[in-house]
Amino acid sequence: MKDLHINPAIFDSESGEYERALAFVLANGIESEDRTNIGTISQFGLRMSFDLAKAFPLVTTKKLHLKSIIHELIWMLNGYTNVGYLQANDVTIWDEWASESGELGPVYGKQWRRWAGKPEIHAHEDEARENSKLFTVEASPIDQIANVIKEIREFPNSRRLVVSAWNPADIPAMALAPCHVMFQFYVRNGELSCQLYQRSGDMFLGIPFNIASYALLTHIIAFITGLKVGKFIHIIGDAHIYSNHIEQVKEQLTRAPKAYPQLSINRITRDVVTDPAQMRFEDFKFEGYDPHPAIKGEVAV
Ligand SMILES: Nc1nc(=O)c2c([nH]1)NC[C@@H]1CN(c3ccc(C(=O)N[C@@H](CCC(=O)O)C(=O)O)cc3)CN21
Ligand SMILES: O=c1ccn([C@H]2C[C@H](O)[C@@H](COP(=O)(O)O)O2)c(=O)[nH]1
Repeated sequence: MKDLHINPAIFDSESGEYERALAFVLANGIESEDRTNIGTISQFGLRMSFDLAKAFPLVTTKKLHLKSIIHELIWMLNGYTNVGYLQANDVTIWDEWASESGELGPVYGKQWRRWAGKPEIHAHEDEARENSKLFTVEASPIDQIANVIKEIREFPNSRRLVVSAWNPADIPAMALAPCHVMFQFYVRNGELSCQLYQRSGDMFLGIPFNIASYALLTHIIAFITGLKVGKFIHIIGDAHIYSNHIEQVKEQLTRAPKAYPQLSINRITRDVVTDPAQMRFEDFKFEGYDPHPAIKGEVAV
């Protein structure tokens, strides 16, 4: 691309990991048709790594709407799948996919907190004969978030600290198949790291949100389990830039990354919060976020 001017500071900036990935897709992306009919340029198999112990990876080359990111995460952690909570907090990022009643189907919140368990058949011998019902089928839901917290506490070296949103039986009922599909925690030296597998990533709009969201999730789980934060590693399958975001991306890449902000979680005592759903918007304090101005882009539906 002849007209490509990438700010050289991007290549050696500690806070330029996202911008390097963005520049890579811009320079090497393969033109592709896609489900939305917008068209993309795409690369497969991207990896970014962020050192959460140093700073909070909130992209600085355009201003991000932090409020949407924090509320979306609280919404998922509460197991919600209806945009009602988001709309009540002026967050509109899921509106395009919601039904008239605001439903999205069994998306992240449901899979994280209430994955449908394996049905168990119970025979009720005496009672059942009386009301002519011989069996009942019960499926207790699986709370993957509570389970992973318990596992981190009891077996921090476990290699099974995994949460999955990819539930093939439920995908047909979801408004959108999960994009951030599976994450795994890793504990060493009192530090909690997280690695995410994202099957599909909208590099301009979605990915800056996803990075911040998982960095925040790692902070929350570390806070609750009494650990420090380590790294966030982000793996993306189909990493794409939509054709109607190319100009915005070029503009963004002329900018020099600035230092990332710091996050502190304000709670008098950690013991108050035992479930991440109890975290409130006001608990998070970001200091030193001084981004370049926002850049608008249309979301592909
Ligand atoms: N094409 C596409 N890209 C996505 O990133 C995406 C989807 N679809 N569908 C589901 C969710 C919704 N997400 C979204 C949707 C919109 C914005 C967005 O418009 N962001 C603007 C404004 C943010 C705001 O109003 O809070 C931005 O400038 O970042 C971001 C993420 C992420 N996901
Ligand atoms: O958290 C999210 C959610 C969605 N996206 C993007 C990735 C794609 O551009 C679309 C989803 O379309 P599919 O055809 O289902 O892949 O949404 C994201 O980047 N982050």
